[in-house]
Amino acid sequence: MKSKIPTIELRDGQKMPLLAFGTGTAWYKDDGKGPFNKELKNMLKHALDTGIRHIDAAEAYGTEEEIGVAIRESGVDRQELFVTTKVQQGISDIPRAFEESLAKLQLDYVDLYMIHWPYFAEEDAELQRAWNALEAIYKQGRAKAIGVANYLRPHIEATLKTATIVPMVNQIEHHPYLQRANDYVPWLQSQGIRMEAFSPLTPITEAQDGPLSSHLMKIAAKHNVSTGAVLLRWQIQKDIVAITTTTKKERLEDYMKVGSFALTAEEMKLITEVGLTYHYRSWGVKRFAPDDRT
Ligand SMILES: NC(=O)c1ccc[n+]([C@@H]2O[C@H](COP(=O)([O-])OP(=O)(O)OC[C@H]3O[C@@H](n4cnc5c(N)ncnc54)[C@H](O)[C@@H]3O)[C@@H](O)[C@H]2O)c1
Ligand SMILES: OCCc1c[nH]c2ccccc12
Repeated sequence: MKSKIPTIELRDGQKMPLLAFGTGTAWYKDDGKGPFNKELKNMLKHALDTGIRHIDAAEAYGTEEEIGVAIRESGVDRQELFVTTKVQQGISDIPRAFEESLAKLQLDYVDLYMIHWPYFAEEDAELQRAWNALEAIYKQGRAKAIGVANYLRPHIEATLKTATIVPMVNQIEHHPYLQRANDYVPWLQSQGIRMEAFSPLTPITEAQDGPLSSHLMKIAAKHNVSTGAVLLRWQIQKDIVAITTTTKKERLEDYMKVGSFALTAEEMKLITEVGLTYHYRSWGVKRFAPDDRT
């Protein structure tokens, strides 16, 4: 039986699946350009077959065309899908970048459109102008939700000064070894901004020598799942979307188990507390962030 992935509601009631298949790391093309990747298209079709309904894309990854073909060939109903893409290279002409993304995706709307990165802006007015362009797309109904990625609190606060719509989602690196500055996650929640976690598996990939390793193995053995599934489930139980990826079909089936087990309150607390004793960041914005944990 296929496991069902839980969803959370965005501010306007739209349902967002709490597990997403990413097409950045492991798949992106240099400069967002390169030949059609049949392996990615086949993997996406397999992911859709396995029950994945949330796909994370970006103009910068150069993977939108493969996603479009995979969706079409899969036969999955568009309404069942949650497709995200992001603007980066096209930031100075967002309406045009958006049209190009939609054309590559072969879609007439996306579920979530995001600004990929705030560091294009030299002054607040540039963040505000970009957000204003996303609001226009949302108001036309061509993006069902709009959000940001890699934004720190000051970027959001600058955006909010002129916004008529508060960003619905912020996609940031988040895992037990990067739980962000103390007040950041509660502040996002207080604004009604949903969180998406990228690089959720860092404690078993780049930071596998950290203090959680033995705990994760014990918890995984108890639930008869992998340590990766435990880390994804930890996010989901915090109402945070876990964006992961793989090039291996068998891993995907394992990730899908997040829909069929639950961590106990003690296990959640243990992962959180042991995680807080160690710090690791995969995607350095160190040169921009005053504190590496922000
Ligand atoms: N917005 C951003 O700036 C940003 C940045 C990074 C990633 N992302 C998005 O998030 C997605 C996922 O990012 P990620 O790849 O960092 O996430 P992740 O932490 O889930 O890592 C996934 C990688 O871990 C590997 N893996 C899984 N289980 C493993 C195991 N047991 N041992 C060793 N390796 C294992 C997988 O094969 C895969 O390559 C990207 O594809 C992209 O869509 C966004
Ligand atoms: O989303 C991951 C960070 C990122 C921003 N721009 C990119 C281009 C290619 C690969 C990753 C990225």
